[in-house]
Amino acid sequence: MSEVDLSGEKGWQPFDAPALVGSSLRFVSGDPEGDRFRVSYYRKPDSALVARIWFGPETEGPPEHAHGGSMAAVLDEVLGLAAWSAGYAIVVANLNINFRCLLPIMQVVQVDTEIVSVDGRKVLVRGKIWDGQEKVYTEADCLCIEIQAV
Ligand SMILES: CCCCC/C=C\C/C=C\C/C=C\C/C=C\CCCC(=O)SCCNC(=O)CCNC(=O)[C@H](O)C(C)(C)COP(=O)(O)OP(=O)(O)OC[C@H]1O[C@@H](n2cnc3c(N)ncnc32)[C@H](O)[C@@H]1OP(=O)(O)O
Repeated sequence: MSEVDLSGEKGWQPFDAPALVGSSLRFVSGDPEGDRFRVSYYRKPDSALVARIWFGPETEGPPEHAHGGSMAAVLDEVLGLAAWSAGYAIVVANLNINFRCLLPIMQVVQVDTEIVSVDGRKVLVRGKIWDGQEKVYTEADCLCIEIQAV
């Protein structure tokens, strides 16, 4: 597979978000040279977690477009890690996704995240997969619940 450019914007800091959880977290980010997903994580100047993600040929659902489950997996990981990056040790309890447009595979897209609220153990994270310009493919609200350290 040809080189994939996952570089970030000026002012973004590369950030190894999966390392917050540990080596178990491989489903989305565990095969950086593979044909499924390739991911790079960054923190924006306001510290929000952002990811650049390439959906490879193995994520195909509709011809030449990403399987909805592959987008759900990406949102589960990135929005969950947004909470971890903000200091909350969580699991995802509810992930509510709206698929807005078919997402072409074999291109790099962006996942933006925002911590919307924290209420006791409940951390609500909102995010979207988009082209980084204007086109939104998928939006999601992710309810995370803080767990005890294991
Ligand atoms: C540097 C060292 C790091 C070491 C790390 C070590 C370990 C890491 C461990 C785990 C890492 C996990 C994930 C990593 C992060 C991202 C990766 C991707 C994310 C995932 O892939 S992660 C897998 C999928 N995930 C699950 O497999 C969850 C299965 N599930 C459960 O494990 C329980 O279900 C749990 C814990 C969620 C809650 O159980 P619980 O008994 O602790 O708490 P309880 O039920 O009392 O809920 C408390 C309050 O949340 C409200 N609430 C709960 N669930 C709700 C729902 N669905 N909708 C609306 N409200 C809900 C209640 O209504 C109540 O609200 P209120 O307080 O207001 O009454």
